[in-house]
Amino acid sequence: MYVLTSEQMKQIDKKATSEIGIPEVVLMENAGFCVFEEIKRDLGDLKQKRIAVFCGKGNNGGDGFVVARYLLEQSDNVQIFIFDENVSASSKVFLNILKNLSANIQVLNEELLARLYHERFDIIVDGIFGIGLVRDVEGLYRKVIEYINSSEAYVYSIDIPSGVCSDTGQIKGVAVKANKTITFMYPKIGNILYPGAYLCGKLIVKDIGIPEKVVEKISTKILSREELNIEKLYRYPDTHKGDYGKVGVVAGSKFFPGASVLCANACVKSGCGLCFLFSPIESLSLHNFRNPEIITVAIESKDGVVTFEGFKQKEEFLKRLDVIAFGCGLTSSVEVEKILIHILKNFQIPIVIDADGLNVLANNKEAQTLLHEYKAPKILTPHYKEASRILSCDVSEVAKNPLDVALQLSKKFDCVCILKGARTIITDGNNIYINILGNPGMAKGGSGDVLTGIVTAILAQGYSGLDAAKLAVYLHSLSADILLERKSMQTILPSEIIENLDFAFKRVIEG
Ligand SMILES: NC(=O)C1=CN([C@@H]2O[C@H](COP(=O)(O)OP(=O)(O)OC[C@H]3O[C@@H](n4cnc5c(N)ncnc54)[C@H](OP(=O)(O)O)[C@@H]3O)[C@@H](O)[C@H]2O)[C@H](O)CC1
Ligand SMILES: [K+]
Repeated sequence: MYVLTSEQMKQIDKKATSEIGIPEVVLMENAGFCVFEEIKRDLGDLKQKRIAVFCGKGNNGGDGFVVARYLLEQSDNVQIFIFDENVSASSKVFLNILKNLSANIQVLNEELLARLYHERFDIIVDGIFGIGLVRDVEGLYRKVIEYINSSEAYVYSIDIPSGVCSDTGQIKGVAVKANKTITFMYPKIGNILYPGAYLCGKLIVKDIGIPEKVVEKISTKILSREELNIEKLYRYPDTHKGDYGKVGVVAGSKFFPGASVLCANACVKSGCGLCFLFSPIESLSLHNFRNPEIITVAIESKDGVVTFEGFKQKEEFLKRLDVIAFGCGLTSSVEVEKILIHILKNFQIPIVIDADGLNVLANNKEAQTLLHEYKAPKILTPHYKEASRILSCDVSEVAKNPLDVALQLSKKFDCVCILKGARTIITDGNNIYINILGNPGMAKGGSGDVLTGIVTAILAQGYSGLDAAKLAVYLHSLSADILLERKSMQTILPSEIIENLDFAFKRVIEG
């Protein structure tokens, strides 16, 4: 499903009205009716319900007037609160209808607001701002939103909770916390990214009658099963391990042996033909006992960390493999830096760079240039902090606009970027996918190592970087969601996410 910016939604609206000739008031009527239908479906008999509808000056408020008109037919207590008599042209039509119906319409001011704190509403409809919010919410608007949030009523937001930026999901000063949000035609980015996604409560997407033909291809989509390329997972009967790719995982140190265990184990569990783990001996000793499928290659180390010379002794072997995963648990050291630079200069193998590999990129401009020029497929898997280090910005900047950051990284290095977060973003610089699966039980050290293992193994099975990234992110979070069906967020472990890939693969393949 597409996810739209406010500008894209406005263009679609505009085309529906100017090219197809559907009047704006018809769309507004449909939008308002959809919201009413949802309320009616949730609550049934509304007769005794005390309802407040808050309407801003724009078309979001117009939708609110339509909702109010339908609610008036159902309940004896519907109060409509406006900020200004001077509303948008289409909204005016519906405001006039309400006036003709002698509806209870009150213009908000400080005094009225103070009185509202002594009233009790069962339902609040939030039609203050939609996709037209352009600046921080202040003054009376802010106070009204604070009032809505303090009330015990069940809150329905129209299109998007007022105060949430529809292009980023960020709060512009203050925002409504809704129980349910009814958005129109397609979700907006602010409905999907946090904190907007949380403030929406349950999100419902409703068709308001805009013909599909006015919708041009949108590059941002929700990552769903339909978007995955699962054909390549099909295994012909007459095959052998060589058909599924040989992976080299360069990972681990005396300090983080577990990272290499998780990454390599996720690799073998995700279907690659062979997995070789290049690690210092100190890290491999833990490993050998746990994962008999993994072929270990000891790299000479110093103080428990791989050395460049040690790597060079084994590099001919690594060069013969199909995909490299680089970075998990290596630690940050000059030696690690030298190794990555050497790989980027001398290899031509698809590569997945995570953790300490990303730290090399953050610290070394030469590595950045080499990565940009590296010809084979490349996938970066930063979390917000790693992304901020590479782009030399504050992590809060990444959180404010993760879509832009993922695009920037992808373009900077001509790579596929998996920007990991509560909503992981995947992009190849053109297409953007937002992952909505997964749960906070994944917010634990080791989850990232598991994802790196999965994506590397899938890449090795003949996938493009983008398709591998999509499939891996989906499987990783689906596995955690399946675990949550019988475990709690506190107890889910990254190693269990690997074990549970059995079921995630099965669901993805069989539907
Ligand atoms: N297909 C559809 O999706 C349809 C959507 N509809 C609904 O229309 C809104 C969008 O309506 P629009 O009029 O463009 O915008 P809003 O209603 O969200 O808000 C615009 C008004 O808000 C004022 N504004 C903006 N930011 C602030 C702020 N921080 N503080 C105070 N006032 C603010 C703005 O005032 P200006 O001074 O900037 O002019 C506008 O008055 C969409 O979300 C849907 O709900 C339609 O019904 C049709 C189909
Ligand atoms: K709203």
